[in-house]
Amino acid sequence: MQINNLSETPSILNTYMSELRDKDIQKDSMRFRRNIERIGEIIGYELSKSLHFEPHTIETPLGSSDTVLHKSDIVLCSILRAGVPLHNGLLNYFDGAENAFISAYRQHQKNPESFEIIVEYLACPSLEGKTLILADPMLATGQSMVATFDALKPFGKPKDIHIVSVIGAQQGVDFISNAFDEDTKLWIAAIDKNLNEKGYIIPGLGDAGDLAFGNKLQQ
Ligand SMILES: O=P(O)(O)OC[C@H]1O[C@H](OP(=O)(O)OP(=O)(O)O)[C@H](O)[C@@H]1O
Ligand SMILES: O=c1cc[nH]c(=O)[nH]1
Ligand SMILES: [Mg+2]
Repeated sequence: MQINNLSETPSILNTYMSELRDKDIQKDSMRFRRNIERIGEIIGYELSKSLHFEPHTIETPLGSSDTVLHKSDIVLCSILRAGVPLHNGLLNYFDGAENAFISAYRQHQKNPESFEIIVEYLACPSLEGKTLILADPMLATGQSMVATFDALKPFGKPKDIHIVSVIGAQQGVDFISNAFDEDTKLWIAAIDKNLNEKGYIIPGLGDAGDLAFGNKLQQ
């Protein structure tokens, strides 16, 4: 897997990341969602540079202009629910993308430190020969991303796979590296060092789904 860690080059992205992480600013859920969406837009732009391009000539009112336009058939798949604002940000840039949604949540066992990933809802077009973008803002253990990839296998073999995330734990990045091909590209805004015993990224930002959409009762 090829890792593109956008935090390696300081940019305006740092402002949105610091607002997401800040325990006071993140209480504003509209700003929290919008910051994830903005990061989706920035990553979408960076990711677009690695798509396949073909020459095109555009007729302006006064002449012809030669350019190259991307020819990739994109399927954008995000993991509910925290993936929704990231999905929106990517879709703001890839106007014509097809869309897939999958639900994956952690079901905690009697021991609060152990959980399994439950995949229930899945709506997906054919992935055969297409460019698949898998989006989830948090890559903690990496289990949700791998469970999603496994659930998508019956829908066809994508030509290219891009994984988009906001914050990953090093452990989760290592875990998905083993599950995806070498030419899969990860686009991520930050990689943090640790995971705590409950599978939360440290320092991370807390629970992205709850911050974006409110608390939920544990099942
Ligand atoms: O890498 P993992 O260890 O699998 O954890 C990451 C997952 O946890 C979060 O979802 P969560 O289960 O909290 O669901 P939510 O989006 O409904 O809050 C997050 O959005 C990822 O999907
Ligand atoms: O730190 C984490 C880990 C999983 N899900 C989150 O929302 N945050
Ligand atoms: Mg959550």
